[in-house]
Amino acid sequence: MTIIRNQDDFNTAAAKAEVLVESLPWMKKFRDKIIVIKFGGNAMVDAALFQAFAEDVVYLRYAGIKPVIVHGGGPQINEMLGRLGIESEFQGGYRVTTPEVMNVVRMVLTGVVNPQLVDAINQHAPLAMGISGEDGGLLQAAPAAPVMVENTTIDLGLVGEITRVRPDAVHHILENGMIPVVSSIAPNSAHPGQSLNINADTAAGALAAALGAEKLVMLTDVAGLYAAWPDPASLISSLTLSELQEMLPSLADGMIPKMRACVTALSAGVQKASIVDGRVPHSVLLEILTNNGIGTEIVPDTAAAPRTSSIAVIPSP
Ligand SMILES: Nc1ncnc2c1ncn2[C@@H]1O[C@H](COP(=O)(O)OP(=O)(O)O)[C@@H](O)[C@H]1O
Ligand SMILES: CC(=O)N[C@@H](CCC(=O)OP(=O)(O)O)C(=O)O
Repeated sequence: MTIIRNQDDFNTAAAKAEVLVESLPWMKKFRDKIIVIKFGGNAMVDAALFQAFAEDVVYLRYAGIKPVIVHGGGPQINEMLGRLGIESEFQGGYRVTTPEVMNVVRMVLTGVVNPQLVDAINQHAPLAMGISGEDGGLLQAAPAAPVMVENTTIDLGLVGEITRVRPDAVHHILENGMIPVVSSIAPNSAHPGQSLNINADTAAGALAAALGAEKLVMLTDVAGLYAAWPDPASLISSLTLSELQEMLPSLADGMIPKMRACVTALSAGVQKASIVDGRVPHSVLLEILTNNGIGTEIVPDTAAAPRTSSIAVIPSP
């Protein structure tokens, strides 16, 4: 049987080929490079977006890139706390974490969200390996400093700031051709047996810095960083590390840990951080493998900016 194709079929085929060819230089640029991707926002609670994210990650891996996933889970933690009748609040972008809340955060991030994401990726190929910041000494933390909100000092309880990263476990997973999927819990180095709640953006920034990642991509539930949030006309497409550092004191809510994480990563030499709209299906592929990318990009001030980091990277024992 012979099927005669019409002009529309040829036009569609040409458009598809154009997209594939557009990805070529980006595949070359990022081949064998580590890209840390923070999975969060709407993409975590919408089943179709969740699946699309898993497809993107597998695609990147087959394109020869080394994705490292750090996931959030704020909405899932909220839901579980609600079901258990436990109150919790956010201050300055961080969840005030009592010991009771900490148990739920750890249970939900490491016990529920992490295996769900591993499973979504592994439905395509058995590539994902779940790991907590507590595994293999990956993360170490100290209690975070109190935050100032409207001139009031607020103690965050069991929230941690990362003090040290031992990236061996992640490197081992990558060396085996697999995809590390990291949950953001860390042991308190000053208090053995106690775990700390690390904002997932903070964990992603510290990991990108310690791994010497080429790029940090942060999915969220807005189109990017707005200069005058929530004015839609103030969406920023590109800004430098210094410009971001100047903006930091004016930021609010969840953008505070996100942008601090970008500063951590870029200060340590990561060449680009991108904030992308996780409501857009396949936003990760669009950001990494197309010419224009999407969302807000943060770039170093100059190509030769000095590298600084307050987080120690621990070599193999
Ligand atoms: N300048 C800003 N630009 C964009 N979003 C902002 C800004 N300031 C505050 N926000 C808020 O930050 C939120 C993103 O942070 P968060 O909810 O923690 O995201 P995620 O769950 O993706 O980690 C946005 O939904 C928005 O409400
Ligand atoms: C200290 C702190 O705020 N921890 C976060 C950890 C999860 C997270 O960061 O999730 P998202 O990325 O989905 O917001 C929390 O308890 O919600």
